[in-house]
Amino acid sequence: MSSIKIECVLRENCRCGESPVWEEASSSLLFVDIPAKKVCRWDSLSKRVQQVTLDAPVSSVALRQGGGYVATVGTKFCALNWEDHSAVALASVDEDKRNNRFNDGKVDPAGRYFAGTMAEETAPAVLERHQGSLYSLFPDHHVEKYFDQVDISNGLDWSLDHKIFYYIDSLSYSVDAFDYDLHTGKISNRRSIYKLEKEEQIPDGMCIDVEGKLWVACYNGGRVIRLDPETGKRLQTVKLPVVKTTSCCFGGKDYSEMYVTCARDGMDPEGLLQQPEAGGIFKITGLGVKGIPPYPYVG
Ligand SMILES: O=C(O)[C@H](O)[C@@H](O)[C@H](O)[C@H](O)CO
Ligand SMILES: [Zn+2]
Repeated sequence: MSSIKIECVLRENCRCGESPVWEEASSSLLFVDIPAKKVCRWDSLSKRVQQVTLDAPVSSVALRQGGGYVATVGTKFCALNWEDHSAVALASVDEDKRNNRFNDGKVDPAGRYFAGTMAEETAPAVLERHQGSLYSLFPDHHVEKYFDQVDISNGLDWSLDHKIFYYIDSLSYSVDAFDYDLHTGKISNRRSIYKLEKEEQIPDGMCIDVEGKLWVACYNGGRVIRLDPETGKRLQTVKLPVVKTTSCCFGGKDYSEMYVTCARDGMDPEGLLQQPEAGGIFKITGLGVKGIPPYPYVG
């Protein structure tokens, strides 16, 4: 058995850290702090953090082919220039829903940027329900809408053969799967592959490993869980010293490390005293399984 080690590598005090993405070219971890409107880049070699502050909540970030990044900012898909800190809108969604914002997003294996929306929360997981939708930004910058009636659009990833799309609407307490057509970007045949147990709390961000198993960060559950999407069984639980774990990705050498983001918002003063690393970036080593590189947006 491998021995698992969990370490807070960056005490960033994120209000809501999210969307960890490994950038191999710079040995860095990108992530966002949604309500702080920040995109951060932590250099794992120098241990330094750079950040870009935007004018609206930024809920996800992704690599862009040819350099720079893309991010979901407010209800816009944006191109992000790290050098001059500018964000240029590529497309806008939910223009009739003034209280909405994007939430989690990720690029598919063909280079489309998928992201879903939600109503703004009045407190964590407290919001007007059924206001969100799932979208994707194609390489030519047109947007397709998949479905609406979403509560909190969250974790997403694709199977290793690109034939299944995995998706989490947090308040359904379910991890769902769809058949995926990589060629057209169409999804069909929604089904649940795992229902969270009570102590696992709220499913949030998610990533896949090289064995095709899913890792789901459990908000308020202080853990990541590893699921077998074929059997619907939970294979492993890894507990963290913070309760509001929001998302996870693989990174580091050969994608052998897992990085986990978490939140401080919604914690009371006592909780913050007990969990001073809340809002930091955690690194898990010794899992014995690797991840895959993130796909870049090709537009
Ligand atoms: O990070 C997200 O996905 C949401 O924006 C957060 O607000 C929380 O995770 C959510 O409250 C828990 O369901
Ligand atoms: Zn999330």
